[in-house]
Amino acid sequence: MTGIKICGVRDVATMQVCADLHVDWVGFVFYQASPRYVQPEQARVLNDSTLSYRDGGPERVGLFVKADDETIERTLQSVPLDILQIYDTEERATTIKNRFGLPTWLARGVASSSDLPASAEVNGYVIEAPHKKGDDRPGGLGRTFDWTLTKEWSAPAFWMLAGGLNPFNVREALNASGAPAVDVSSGVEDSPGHKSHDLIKKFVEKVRLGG
Ligand SMILES: O=C(O)c1ccccc1NCC(=O)[C@H](O)[C@H](O)COP(=O)(O)O
Repeated sequence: MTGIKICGVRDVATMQVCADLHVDWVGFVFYQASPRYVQPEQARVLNDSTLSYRDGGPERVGLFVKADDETIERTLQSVPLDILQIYDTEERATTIKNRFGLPTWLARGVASSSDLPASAEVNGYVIEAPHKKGDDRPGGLGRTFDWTLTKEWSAPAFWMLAGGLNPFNVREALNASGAPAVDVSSGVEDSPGHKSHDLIKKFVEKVRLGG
């Protein structure tokens, strides 16, 4: 079954919707410049509001942008995360994986097939649209890229497709890319940082039923 990650969750009701729909992962954005930023203490409240992964809830993914060890350490002291999603170099992501002993995904902006990783030191990749000069953050921008680039790619690790997905294009994206999992944030919002439960349900339905 295609994996589903709902990223940028900030409120208990949305956590519950994600848990009720049995999505695989929810993402907490620990990047202050983001409209989806959550403080670690807030994330703790969200975490405590639904079943943990061990008890059948979604896995909790923490997003970190060029974060130092101390920031990640402090966050993990507040909220137990299952997976780290890193916006930095492959080398730094590998160091983080080894330092914290948690499954670690690296976000990779892809403009051409040469940007796709051929070997992996991390546990997975979030394959996204490339960043542009002037972007105030490296993800959650609702920007798509050429989905066919991944179709013939021999992925060296688990990966998911991200960037500009929504309930109306996700089927086409899955068909074109061959992705085993999808990640969505702004495409299931009715304003920046505010998740629409209706759009989340539609997104999950489209991924699972193909309709
Ligand atoms: O969501 C943000 O504001 C954000 C800020 C900094 C780093 C990553 C961020 N989001 C990442 C994601 O939500 C997803 O991994 C992905 O980029 C999909 O976003 P979207 O195009 O909005 O669906």
